[in-house]
Amino acid sequence: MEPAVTPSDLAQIAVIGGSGLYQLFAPDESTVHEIATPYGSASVTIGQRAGRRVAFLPRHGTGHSVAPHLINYRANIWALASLGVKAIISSAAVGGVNPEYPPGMLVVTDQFIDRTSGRPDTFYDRGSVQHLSAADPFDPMLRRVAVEALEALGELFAPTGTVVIIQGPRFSTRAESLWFRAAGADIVNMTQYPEVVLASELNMGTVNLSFVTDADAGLSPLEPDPGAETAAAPADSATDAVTADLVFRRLREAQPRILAAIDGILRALPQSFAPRPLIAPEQVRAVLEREVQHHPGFELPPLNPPTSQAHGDTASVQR
Ligand SMILES: CSC[C@H]1O[C@H](OP(=O)(O)O)[C@H](O)[C@@H]1O
Ligand SMILES: Nc1ncnc2[nH]cnc12
Repeated sequence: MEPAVTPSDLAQIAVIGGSGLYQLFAPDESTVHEIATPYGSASVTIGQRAGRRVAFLPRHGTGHSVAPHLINYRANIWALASLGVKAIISSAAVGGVNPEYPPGMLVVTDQFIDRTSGRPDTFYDRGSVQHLSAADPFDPMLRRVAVEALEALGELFAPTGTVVIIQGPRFSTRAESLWFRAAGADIVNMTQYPEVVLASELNMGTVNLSFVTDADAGLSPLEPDPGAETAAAPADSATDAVTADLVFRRLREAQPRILAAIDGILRALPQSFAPRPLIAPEQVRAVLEREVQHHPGFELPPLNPPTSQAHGDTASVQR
């Protein structure tokens, strides 16, 4: 039987793993929890990383079995909120549509353009009506922490970037890619919406760490990339247009950098971090009190409105 979630499993920080990031802890130093939510269950692994207790959730599942448009974003985000998470570090693979965001660069995303369709993207479609302020969708304080951590690591990164989120699972046409660039997007992805706004609706802050794996479809051809050429993907399409194989290969190569960046942010995140209360705490509480099918042994600790007091990695976490 899988372990019950106890107060000592509460975590104030979560890492959402994107493509290529399916594990964060040594297997014997973490516990996996199947968390029941009003939207279905979510699998969260809790362990220690960079001296912090961290809840880890690979958004595509551990074997990349869930397509971007089918991810149960509401279950994932509700599950993290139910653990007491206040800060989310999300990793993502992106294509660069602006030539100033070339493959190999990390981006601390600050804006998005939503081009998805049909994804459930709010918790407030029942109960009360709430209108989230989304002008600055990523948490400004967490973004500052991330920028300083990446500077300290000497990383190649962009401190800002606008991501356009497409519905997927297909990649963009050349015309779409050029259109996104003309519209002001720097990078393109399939998962950052609605994840970040759902987190904000439950008063959790998100910082996104995107890794540019490719130049999408519409830019000038890149330098020849002999490693990408296969019988199935002839030289010219392999060098200038994204493929899933290319994305996964570049992510494997970049894994040490991405993990070092996450660790740098984890270490730099102040214990006292308090997210913006974008939604009234009693409304968030009402969402978290919605009925779920609990596993035996799962007990939600009592909810308290968020305070600005220091938060510690302890069982008496403020939720
Ligand atoms: C594997 S290619 C496309 C896939 O990669 C990105 O995933 P994530 O955002 O979770 O890193 C992109 O959004 C697509 O889901
Ligand atoms: N070019 C691209 N488009 C959408 N999602 C991506 N993830 C990585 N590269 C991508």
